Order: sequence, then structure tokens, then C-alpha cells
Amino acid sequence: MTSSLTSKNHPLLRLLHYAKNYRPQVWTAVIFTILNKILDLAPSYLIGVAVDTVVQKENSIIAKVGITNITGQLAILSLLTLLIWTFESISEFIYDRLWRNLAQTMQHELRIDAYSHLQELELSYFEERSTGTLLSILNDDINQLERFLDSGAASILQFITTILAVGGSFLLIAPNVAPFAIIPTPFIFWGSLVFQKRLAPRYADVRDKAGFINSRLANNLSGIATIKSFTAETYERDRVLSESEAYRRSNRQAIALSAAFYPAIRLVVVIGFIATLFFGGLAVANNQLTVGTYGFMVFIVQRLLWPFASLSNIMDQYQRAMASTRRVMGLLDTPIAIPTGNRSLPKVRGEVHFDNITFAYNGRTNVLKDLSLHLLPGANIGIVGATGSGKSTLVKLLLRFYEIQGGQILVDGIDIRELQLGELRRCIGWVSQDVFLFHGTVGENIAYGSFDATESEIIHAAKLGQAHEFIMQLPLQYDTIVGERGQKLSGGQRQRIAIARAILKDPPILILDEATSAVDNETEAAIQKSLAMITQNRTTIAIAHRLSTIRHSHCIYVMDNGQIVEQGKHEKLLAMDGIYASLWRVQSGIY
Ligand SMILES: Nc1ncnc2c1ncn2[C@@H]1O[C@H](COP(=O)(O)OP(=O)(O)OP(=O)(O)O)[C@@H](O)[C@H]1O
Repeated sequence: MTSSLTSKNHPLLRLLHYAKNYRPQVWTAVIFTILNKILDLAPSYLIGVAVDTVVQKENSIIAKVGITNITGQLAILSLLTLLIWTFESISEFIYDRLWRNLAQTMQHELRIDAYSHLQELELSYFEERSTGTLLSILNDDINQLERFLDSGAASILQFITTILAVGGSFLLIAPNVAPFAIIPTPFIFWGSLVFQKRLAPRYADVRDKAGFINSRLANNLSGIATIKSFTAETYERDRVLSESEAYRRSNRQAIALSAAFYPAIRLVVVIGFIATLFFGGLAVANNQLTVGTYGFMVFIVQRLLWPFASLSNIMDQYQRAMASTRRVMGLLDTPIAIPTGNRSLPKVRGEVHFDNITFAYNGRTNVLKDLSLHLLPGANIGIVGATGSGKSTLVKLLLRFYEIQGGQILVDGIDIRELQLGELRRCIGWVSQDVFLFHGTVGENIAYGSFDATESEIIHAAKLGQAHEFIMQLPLQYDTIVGERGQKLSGGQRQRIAIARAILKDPPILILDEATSAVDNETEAAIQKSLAMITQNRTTIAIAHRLSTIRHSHCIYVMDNGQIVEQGKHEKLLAMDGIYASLWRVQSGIY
């Protein structure tokens, strides 16, 4: 956030901070909002003047400015009314448009800030939260602000204008009656405050429940094939039903309070109205008040008191908005656990050194223990080992997705914690175990991260990744849409696109984590041929279960339970007759 406001500040203040760059618009909107309210109240005064005109005739207020003729007086009144209504409409158009556009801008900037911050957070943050919950903050909560921002400021300004204009004229015109009309206001205020306090936790609960249901829906939509294959539709429907029911219950509790407030306020407003009606009527009977003024007062007292009641509406929107703002600000206040260093890597040689590292995922037992591994620039190594032995974790630590608890990882002799994160990750090409493709074309997916790549560079990378041939058979070749997560392609096709993507990136350090596990033997042999060329003079870490994939590596490391237990070339490992040799025998069918 580009703000100096800290998490200690009230969420409203932090929200308003987003308007600070739009001061001229805010002031124009403020002026037109107040003007609009004054113009809106004016007809009530005109009614008083009209009654005064027809009752008092040549002694009326207008007569006092020189127009004694009744027709002339009424014509003046009509003209004034026309002008007032016209300007009221114009001012409403101006302020409404300005406030709503400002609301959109604030929402937009808040969403972008929240998303940018979210992207900076470490992987474990995402692992501990569901996508649905995060989506509900980025979408629902931010959209929720719209209702308040659209009309909140205007409502508050108009409320104050009304109180000052109507209350002031009341005191001026009929100082004896005014106190009766004003009696209910403290009660309305007090009621509003009590209401606001009680409503806040209920709305916070509504937002939480909205997050839960979102999370359930997002999870189910991405797992729809599994739901179908296990015919778990009824089970899932019931789970959604129970989340939705919880959301409904939570909303009902908020509604129960919010709906009771308005009718309760009416009972207080009526006291002010009756007081004006009664005591004002007595004042007219005693010739202390003119009929016109009395008419004006009875008419306008409601305009004075109802805004107090509408406070409840503003409070309602305000509380909802603050519940959402707190969630968004909570996200913005989440500290970045993996801060970037500031050293850069101008020319990467590709030396990688895992120096006695120890690592455990959040609160779990150690996955890697005192592990050391030294790769000289351009080395091609293979890592094998039982599933869960920590192979993928090791390379994720090189990408600094997680922070190690002991030891250090060095690239070209520099601790990666000192390096700029962007620089570090730019020099590593990572083909992960589960390939992720973005919704878009095949070409866009290959060029992901190398956004300036030319068409011929994309095709060249695809050829090296053994992807060109199948791409040419797709309906629109490189322009074929791969679907969300690449679900319109086979697992092996997705892997080849991921390899092409890494080749196009042309990084000094290449990580292939089970990169060819889903392709057939023939395709793999072809990819290996390309990789042999690509990995020349490039530090490469290949993780594989299929030993043929890493057989020709300069050195093969065998991992077991977070440690390296064997290392050496293929032949040497076979001769050692340890874990590797037994794995090799199993895979080549020699028991
Ligand atoms: N994000 C995570 N949070 C917590 N524990 C994790 C996480 N990722 C992996 N683990 C655990 O760490 C251990 C090592 O996992 P890792 O993925 O590194 O193994 P691997 O050797 O690559 O396995 P495979 O060959 O099956 O891919 C496993 O016990 C796994 O359950």
C-alpha cells in the first residue's frame, strides 16, 4: 500500500486515504451534495411562502419585496420552484456521478493493492488458506464497499446540511416550538449508536460465512471430475447446503437487528411530529405564529427527524463496509515472511551450493536434515529417492518458496537470502511436478515469463520440447485455447509445453522435477535428446522416478528421509549395490 497509514488506524481512515489523490473531485462532490440538499429543502420553504401569499395577500413576504399583485406573487413563486427543481436535478447528477466514480476508483485501487500484496506473500500463506476465502476478500469484500462508498459520503453530508438548515430555521422562526421538535434527536442518536455496536459483530460473522461458502464452491468447482467419478454429488450438495444455511442464519441475525431499528425510530419521530402539530397549532390559535409558518413547520419537522432515522441505514452500510474493509486491510497488513534481499546477479555462472541445510514445513518434523550438495557451474545432476524423501522440497528451497531453518543456500557464492528475489527466480527455470497452464493459447503459455518472445522463438522452443508436432495437430495450432489449468490437453502434452516454456526462458539453472513422467518412452527419449543439447553448459537438476531419465547425469544423488545417502555416476551406484542398484533392478525387471 502506498500509504503512511498503519494498521493501527481506523479502517475508515485507511479507506479514505485512497481518495487523497482525488481532492478536487471530492471537493466538487461535497459542494454539489450540500447545494443539492439545500435546493431539495427549498420547496418546503416555498410552500410556507405560498400559504403566506394566499392568506396574507398584500401583507405577504413577497409583497414586502415590492410585488403586491397576487398573480405576480404566484408567478414569481412558480418561477422560483422551476429554477430550484432544475438546479436540484443538475446538482444531483453532478454529485452522484462524482461520488460513484470515486467509489469505483477507490475500489479499483484497493483491489489492485490487495492483489499485489497477495502475490508477494509466501507459498505457505496460500497453503493455509483456501482460494475461495481469498477470492471472497478480493471480490466480495471489495465489491461490498461499493454500496457504502457510492452514497455514504453524500448521505452523511446531506444529513448534516438538513440538521443545520432545518434545525436553524426552526429555531429562528419559532423558538418556542423548536425545542419540542428537537426532543427526540438525542434518543435517535443514542439508539443508532447502540444499534451500530450490536450490529458490527453480526456483519463480521456474515463476511466470514461468505468466505466459507466461497471456499467450498471454489474447491468443488475445481474438483468437479472427482465429485462425478465418486458420484458424490448428493454429498457435496449437502455440504454446500450446510454452508449456505450457515450464511443464511448469520445474515438473518444481522437482519433481525437491522430491520427492527427503523420501525423503532418511527415511534420516536412521531413524538417530535405530534409536539410540533400540537404546540404549533396552539401558537397559531394564540396569534403567536402565522398559518404559513405553521404549515411549513408541520411539513418540515419530518424532514428534520427522518434523516436521524436514515442514520440507521447509513450505519448499516457503514458496518457492512467496515467488516469488509477490516478483512481487506487484514490481508494488506499480512507481513511478507520472505523479504527480498538487495544484491543482484549480473552474470550468473550457475554454481549452486546447499550448505548443511535443515528445513521443516510449518510446525512439522524436519523434511531435510543437514543436507549438503554442491553443483559446479554447468553440472547436470539427477536426484532420485523414495516418494516423500524431500526431492521437490529441495528445489523449492532453491527458488526460495520457503525459508530454511538451518544452513544456507548459495548461488554463485551468494546466500540467496541476500539476493533480490526477482533476480534469483529469473535465473532458474523450473518445470514442476504438476504443470500449471493458464487459460489462454498454447503460444501464450509457452511464452509465459518470456513475454517478448517472437513467434519463431516460441516455435523453436516447442520443437526442442518435442511439443511442436502435437501442437500442429491441434485445431488452431499455437492459437488453440488450452482451457483452465490446461485441462483440454493431456498430461504429457502439458508437460511438453512446460518444458518448452522453460527452454524459452533460457535460464542458467534448470530444474526438471518429474518433467517427463507423463510422456511415453519414445517421446521421453526424444526429449532427452533435446535436453542433452539444452542442458550443456547449464546447471541442471533433474528429479525423476524413472531412472532412465537421469541415467546419464554427471552425478546422481539418492535421497532417503531428507538426506543424501548415495551419490555418484550410474555405474558407480550400481556397483555400490545400495538403494539405487535395487531401484534399477526393479525398474529393469531384474529381481
Ligand atoms: N507444502 C507442504 N506443507 C507441508 N508438508 C509438505 C508440503 N509439501 C511437502 N510436504 C511434505 O514434505 C515431505 C517431502 O515432500 P516432497 O514433495 O519434497 O517429496 P518428494 O521426494 O519430492 O516426493 P515425490 O517423489 O512423491 O514427489 C513429504 O512428507 C510431504 O508430505
